[in-house]
Amino acid sequence: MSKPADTLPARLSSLPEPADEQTHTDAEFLKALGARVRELRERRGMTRKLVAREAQVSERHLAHLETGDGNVSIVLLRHIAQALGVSLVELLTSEVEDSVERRLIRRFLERLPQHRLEEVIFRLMRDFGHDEAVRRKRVALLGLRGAGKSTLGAMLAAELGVPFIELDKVIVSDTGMPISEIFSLYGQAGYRRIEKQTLERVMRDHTEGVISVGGGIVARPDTYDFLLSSCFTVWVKAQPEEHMARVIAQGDMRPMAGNDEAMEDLRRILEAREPLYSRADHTIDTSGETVDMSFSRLKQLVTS
Ligand SMILES: Nc1ncnc2c1ncn2[C@@H]1O[C@H](COP(=O)(O)OP(=O)(O)O)[C@@H](O)[C@H]1O
Ligand SMILES: O=C(O)C1=C[C@@H](OP(=O)(O)O)[C@@H](O)[C@H](O)C1
Ligand SMILES: [Mg+2]
Repeated sequence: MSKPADTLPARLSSLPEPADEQTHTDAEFLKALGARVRELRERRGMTRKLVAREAQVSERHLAHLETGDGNVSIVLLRHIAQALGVSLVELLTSEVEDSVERRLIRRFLERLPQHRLEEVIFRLMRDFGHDEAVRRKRVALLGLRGAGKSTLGAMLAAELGVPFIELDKVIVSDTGMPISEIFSLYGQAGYRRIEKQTLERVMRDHTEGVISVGGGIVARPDTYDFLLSSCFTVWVKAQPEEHMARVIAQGDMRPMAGNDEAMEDLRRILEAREPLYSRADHTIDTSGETVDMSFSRLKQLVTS
């Protein structure tokens, strides 16, 4: 049998009835939601009229929502979130629950134009995706054929006492096919797919090492971003004429030799890839240098 209210201790009798309490919290929630919608709208410099039009709600309805007087449907709320360029979750999460840092980061990102976001992702992945110390334990050499990746990479790995991994050799051994056959069977896209999977596995298996990757790895942004964020990367560079001379000197007469246009093609490829290769942590230009000279510079770069 329950006690009459007037016999309850004062502390308990002053508490609101559960139903009243619920109404109160609901009202608070709607008020906070309204304030958040308004704040986001104002931060974007959008008028109520504009948001209402884009979200396909009446201006009156939106005004009610903003003052905490309207209980909007979830579907309309989704439209409003879209008009404001945020997710439903973001709309529902009160910023008060966020740290100052998160709030600042979010505001900073909101102001950045869409085309800069890719660069932000890359930088975040590179600088924070892996512990910087861990990343520096894996050195990746990239650049066009004949740059000296295999030559310098083997020397560096021996010097550091870590494994030397040539990504194309791993692919050949995994597939049991020479590179040329993989290209002719699966095309460039197929090769790049295998290359991506192989790189991911190599990264899982090796926390340290020197890795030499094929010049064309930059063709797939996701693979390249992954490489940049997982390794300390060095672009091994040379003049187009030297690339050509070295490859021919190795006896490899494939695509470049015996063709008047080959030199021109090589220049074009190098030029087109320059902005991509430049994203590496460092560049060493080996033009006009002996192997030993380039190696001592590479060693200094990696060990300093
Ligand atoms: N400064 C230099 N640095 C690296 N390699 C050089 C240099 N000068 C000449 N070479 C020669 O160039 C060739 C580079 O070939 P390789 O290491 O197979 O390049 P990649 O693996 O980048 O295709 C080697 O034969 C090497 O001896
Ligand atoms: O551009 C590429 O992806 C490739 C370059 C070559 O490597 P090197 O640059 O070591 O010669 C070799 O791995 C393969 O033909 C794929
Ligand atoms: Mg090589």
